[in-house]
Amino acid sequence: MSTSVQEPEQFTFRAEITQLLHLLAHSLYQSREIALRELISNASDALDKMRFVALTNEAYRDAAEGLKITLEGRDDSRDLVVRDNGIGMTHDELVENLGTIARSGSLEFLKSLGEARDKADLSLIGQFGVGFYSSFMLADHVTVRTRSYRDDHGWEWRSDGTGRFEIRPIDKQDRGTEVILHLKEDVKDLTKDYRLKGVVRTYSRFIPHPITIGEEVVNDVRPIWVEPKAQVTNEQHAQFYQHLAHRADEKPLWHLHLAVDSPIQFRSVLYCPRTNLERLGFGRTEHGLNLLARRVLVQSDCRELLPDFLRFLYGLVDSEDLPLNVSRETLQDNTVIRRIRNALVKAVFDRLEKLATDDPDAFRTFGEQFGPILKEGVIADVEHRERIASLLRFASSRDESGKETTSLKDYLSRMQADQKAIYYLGGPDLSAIRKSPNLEIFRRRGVEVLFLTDPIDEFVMASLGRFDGKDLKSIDAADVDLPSPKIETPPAESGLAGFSRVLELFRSALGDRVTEVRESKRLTDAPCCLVNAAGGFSTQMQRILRQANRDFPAVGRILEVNPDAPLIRRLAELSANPANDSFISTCGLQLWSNALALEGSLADPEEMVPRVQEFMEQAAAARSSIIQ
Ligand SMILES: Nc1ncnc2c1ncn2[C@@H]1O[C@H](COP(=O)(O)OP(=O)(O)OP(=O)(O)O)[C@@H](O)[C@H]1O
Repeated sequence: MSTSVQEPEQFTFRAEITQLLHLLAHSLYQSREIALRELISNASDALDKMRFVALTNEAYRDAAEGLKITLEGRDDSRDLVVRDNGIGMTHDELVENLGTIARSGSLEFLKSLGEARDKADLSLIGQFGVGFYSSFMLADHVTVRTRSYRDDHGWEWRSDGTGRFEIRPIDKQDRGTEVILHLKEDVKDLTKDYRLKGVVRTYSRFIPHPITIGEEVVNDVRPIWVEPKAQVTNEQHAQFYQHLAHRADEKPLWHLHLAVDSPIQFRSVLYCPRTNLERLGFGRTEHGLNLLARRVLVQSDCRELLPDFLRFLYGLVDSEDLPLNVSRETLQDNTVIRRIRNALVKAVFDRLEKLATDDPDAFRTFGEQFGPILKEGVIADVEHRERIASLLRFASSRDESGKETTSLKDYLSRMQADQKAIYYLGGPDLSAIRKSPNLEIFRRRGVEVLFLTDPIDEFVMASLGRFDGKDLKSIDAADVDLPSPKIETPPAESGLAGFSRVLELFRSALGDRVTEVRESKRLTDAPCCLVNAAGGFSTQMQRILRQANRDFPAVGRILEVNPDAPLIRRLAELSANPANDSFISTCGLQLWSNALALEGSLADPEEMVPRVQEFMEQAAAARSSIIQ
């Protein structure tokens, strides 16, 4: 059948794709040849899919042989061809895949580039499922000639990347796809074999199918995960990681190479990136691991292989114990997958614990980047909660500058013999936490308190509840169980004449602003502090909940008053004369405002301004006798 005489059909790209193409076409990004990596990677995927069809469908059995990618530069026409004999595309697949299907990825990519688009790092493009379009960084127009393994003729797609593309039927003898880039003048040397070899060596060395240039196979087809661990160099791992993660020039932060024989046989390589894209506002990481059965890719982006809190890892799993025809549905309750997943999780935990001791700098970077995802894990993943928690690091009163952090295990090892709980205090930042009067008694008695500055930490502690058999307790809780004193403090002079009168006056002045006013057993210097009812939310948790929902109801607090503080002693003396009642009551109100201000939760500061003014006037009046 001769099909080439037909009029081509005209199509318009989706709006976000047109936008993306415009950006790519004008990009001055230095490593524009990464576009070739994307095309080679697409060709490799098409070969994987073909091999899978061949191995699972008798009718296509022969197609498993001779799968390859060919790169061909044509000097005279300035064309560069990336050819594969993979699965190919039908008419509808071509229209959808290369132009009309919605790609949330391209929008996300554009958003992630923000304002500074001209100087943007475009090397991340592959992660957004918009790899093919990067061709327009190199080419002023692109032709795709393809024939699906299910069709008896082919289709040609053409575009100059300015908003429209056209498709027409063509005669094409062989199965597969040919992407022809008509190169821009300034990259025309990419038609040269030596340049192409350089690109393959840099970006596509680990493609598991032969890549030929002329007669020569230029890549390293032998899969590294089946090699003995000791024989694979860090450099090889770095290159394989770059291939999997589409991250040019980046070395993984750490890697894991596993060979497991029982109860399930599998091999795996896992890589941890150096940066967490989720923290940069790129949306939730959705990639998974590649799942292979006897070296054949059965599923890319398989999310069942790792729990959610390890979703940032790249890698693959290759097992002899899996059938080729394992489908997405059966993966979910597949025992083999479950066992592999358990083994992977355990190996990752072991690896991270080793990293913490062997390479503290790398472990710190890991915590900074992926700590937030692990913390989500403590909250959501009951099964792994405690083991994840043991990887977290917190600032603590042991080094109040916050430079040296501690794990929960190390905290436990330093705990005093009779200490009942692991203590923590949350706050907006370290300096606010350090000022809290609640810390006084802990400092004085040498009991370590964890300082939590990340809002999610409060949820982490609440979800965890206990660690290694010890309760986790916020020290601003009314019922916090203080360890017995190391240094004998003089018995509180609770019997102090007038102290109970002061409490009484405070109580009536504060009304329902607090649920209780009582003597404090925890304060040594400050006159008072606020604590939370037993079993209630910590102060920091209340602040977070209020930020999330302004209607969050006010929680009753308890004002604790220190009978030993000089100011309180003086007020107790003054209380002997009822003429001082009003002054003492105003002091009560002001002390309450001060306590709120110290913890950063004073809702209406204007309420206390007239009071402070009045105090200043009284103080000024009292000084009038010393004018001379
Ligand atoms: N050589 C090819 N053979 C068959 N199908 C292809 C080929 N190249 C692209 N496609 C199809 O076009 C789709 C879009 O390709 P594109 O590179 O834009 O994104 P992707 O491959 O899905 O994502 P990523 O680039 O992140 O891997 C592919 O998913 C695939 O279905």
